[in-house]
Amino acid sequence: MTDSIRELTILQPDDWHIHLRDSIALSTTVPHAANSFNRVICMPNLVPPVKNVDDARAYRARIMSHLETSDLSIERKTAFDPRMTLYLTDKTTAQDIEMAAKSGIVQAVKLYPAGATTNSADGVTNINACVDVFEALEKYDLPLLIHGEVTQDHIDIFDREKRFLDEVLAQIIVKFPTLKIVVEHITTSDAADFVLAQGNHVAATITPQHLMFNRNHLLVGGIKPHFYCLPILKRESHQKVLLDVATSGNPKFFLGTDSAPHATDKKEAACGCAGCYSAATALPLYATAFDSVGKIDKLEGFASRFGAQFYGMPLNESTITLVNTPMQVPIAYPYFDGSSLTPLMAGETLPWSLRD
Ligand SMILES: NC(=O)N[C@@H](CC(=O)O)C(=O)O
Ligand SMILES: [Zn+2]
Ligand SMILES: [Zn+2]
Repeated sequence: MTDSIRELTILQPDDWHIHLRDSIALSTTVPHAANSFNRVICMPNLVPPVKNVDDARAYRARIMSHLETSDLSIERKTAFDPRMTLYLTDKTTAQDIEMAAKSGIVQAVKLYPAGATTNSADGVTNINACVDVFEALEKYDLPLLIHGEVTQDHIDIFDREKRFLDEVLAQIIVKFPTLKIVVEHITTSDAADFVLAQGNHVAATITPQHLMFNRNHLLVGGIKPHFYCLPILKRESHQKVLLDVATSGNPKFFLGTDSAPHATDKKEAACGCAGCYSAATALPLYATAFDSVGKIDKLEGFASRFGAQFYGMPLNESTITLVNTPMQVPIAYPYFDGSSLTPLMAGETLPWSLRD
């Protein structure tokens, strides 16, 4: 690729980690996601969570009804395919997993250590008690998606990911050697190394914010709540390694935006919510990150091939074109009940945009 290249056409991307939320929020999040992505893996941390096949089926129907009433083109409406996940709790049984695997609607199961992140209160309190569930996942070849952070009060927030990998995930992998695992939204060089050291059944998603920013962006010159997400942004050396692995062409690392909407007033607060909203601008964000290290040619693998390969799905056939024409990220989107939704990099200019 040279500087003269002004356009990049790639296979239509998929988002392997997104929060669309529920009810009226879907009228904002679904069109944003469906404008860029075909398959999206919908996180189950609703209140109450998506715990079984019936919940998943009903949630998917709500998403689809907001797709139908959106202004998207018929092509985008037809192509958008939300894939469901189940939220593991202390009560999930091997039978729930068997039903999920046979349902044809559940693509994966999500492990939130209780208390680790937004809406994780119903998550797993004792991972050692999940043996039957992990066995069933392995048996039915259903991937386990993990928010990989320990939650003990005394463990420093910047160490929580590494401690989880070393103390919890390493053991799960030894006990369940063929279980497909995605370490979601990795934030450290330790996580990148960990994933690289495992077999091909262990992969990771990486968000735009963890490729573009580090904790200085969050904390220097005043606290910036719209950079606050979990796992929290780490130091710059970690950011650099994440950018290295994302742009390396290694299929273990693929796109998962972790787009996680919270109304602006819930983030700009004394106790602000964790999550960055990127659904509408994810591809220009990733293109900017990849281009910053001269690796825009590696975007297609990361965004459109490796995730599908990991999940055993066909590649998309349609394409999308990015142009290096600057765009301004909106200051905010209207959200529900008169609230607003502030996206990642609100009001800033990105060098890449989507061609209409
Ligand atoms: N990433 C976040 O900071 N927040 C996510 C939850 C999650 O993915 O951990 C959310 O649902 O808001
Ligand atoms: Zn998470
Ligand atoms: Zn998430």
